[in-house]
Amino acid sequence: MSSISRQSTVLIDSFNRLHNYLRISLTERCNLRCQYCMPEKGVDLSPSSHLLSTNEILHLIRIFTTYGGVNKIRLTGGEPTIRKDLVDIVRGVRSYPTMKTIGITTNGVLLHRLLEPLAQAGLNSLNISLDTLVQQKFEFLTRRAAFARVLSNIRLALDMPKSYPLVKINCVVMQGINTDELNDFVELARDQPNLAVRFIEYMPFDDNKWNEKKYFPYEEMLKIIKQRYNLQKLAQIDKNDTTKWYRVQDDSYKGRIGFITSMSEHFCSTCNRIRVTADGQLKVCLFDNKEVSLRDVLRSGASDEEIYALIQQTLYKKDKEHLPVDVLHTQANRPMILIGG
Ligand SMILES: Nc1nc2c(ncn2[C@@H]2O[C@H](COP(=O)(O)OP(=O)(O)OP(=O)(O)O)[C@@H](O)[C@H]2O)c(=O)[nH]1
Ligand SMILES: C[S@@+](CC[C@H](N)C(=O)[O-])C[C@H]1O[C@@H](n2cnc3c(N)ncnc32)[C@H](O)[C@@H]1O
Ligand code: SF4
Ligand code: SF4
Repeated sequence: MSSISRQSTVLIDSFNRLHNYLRISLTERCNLRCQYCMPEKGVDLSPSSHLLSTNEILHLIRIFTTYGGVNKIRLTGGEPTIRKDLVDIVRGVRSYPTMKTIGITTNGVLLHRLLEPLAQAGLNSLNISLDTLVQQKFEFLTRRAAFARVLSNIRLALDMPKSYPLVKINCVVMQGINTDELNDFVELARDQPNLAVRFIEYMPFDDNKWNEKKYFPYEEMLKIIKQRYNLQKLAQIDKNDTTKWYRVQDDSYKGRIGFITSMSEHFCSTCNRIRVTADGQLKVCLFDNKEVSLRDVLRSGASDEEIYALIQQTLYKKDKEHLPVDVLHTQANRPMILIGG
């Protein structure tokens, strides 16, 4: 601990990884029920008094930003667009001159009402989750009927390239569910220079039906896609990117594709991410179930300096990397919906 200075204006862990990217979950609720994220019956929700208020969220953001040098914030959930103060929170984040990226990760269902106000408030990164291009499969996977709406909202977002220069589609790939659609997803970005499709390895969390038979690794995805397309691996643009990027070598292909290989080739050595859950728990790693309540210290009247010192101390205990997948799926963690991705 002695190596951490209370005055430090960057968040560094014991492996010298700089943490400038904060992911905040705004809600435990969602208007979909994705099988890989939550059980059908839903999850036990925290009482509303345990959830962070708008002011508390903005207060924590101020501490992370002004003391810790955070310059990228992603708002997630649950489904962040169901939170009524989403636009106000984005505007609050944008008020920091040092803030570079403000993003949301969303299922897209409510975006038609929000794309314009969010852009005006300063949102500049939009990731939309979509795991299938087949309506019935969407309804099976999400247990809700919203397929047409999500597709039309993706189109609306793509028509706003000035506000959203690169829309990313997040597609969780599961053996026997959507492995037959990989090339259809590649085609989705053919005419769209501002669209990137990212294929995500299925990760195990509590109550999410993960098993080895459904897990479909990156190399297997590549094999399928390479049967149809010539792919060129792109140099990493951002050293902390979670994604391995490729372009399709075909002059008519405008978009790009990527792979988030959390399980088969993790990217923990360049991790710059720290998380706060909707109930105010600091989570230094997606797969670490040890948590510290920032909500409780905030409500105890602690000073910003004290809260920042607690964040530094907790981050310093972050592990080097997550456990191997065969161990990970036996460990207790929150369901993904209560973490936020
Ligand atoms: N293992 C691991 N997976 C992550 C991490 N951050 C994001 N992911 C996963 O990557 C997928 C996409 O996450 P997003 O919410 O779109 O965030 P992102 O990949 O950081 O987005 P960009 O800022 O656009 O790069 C989700 O399945 C996340 O759970 C991480 O730190 N570790
Ligand atoms: C938990 S969701 C929250 C934000 C929003 N509701 C959405 O779906 O985009 C964040 C991201 O985590 C991804 N995700 C959820 N469960 C996952 C799992 N088991 N493995 C990999 N990614 C997962 C989702 O596909 C989504 O892209
Ligand atoms: S992945 Fe997103 S949309 Fe699907 S249930 Fe989880 S929080 Fe909701
Ligand atoms: S698993 Fe943990 S350490 Fe690895 S990249 Fe994700 S959050 Fe970072």
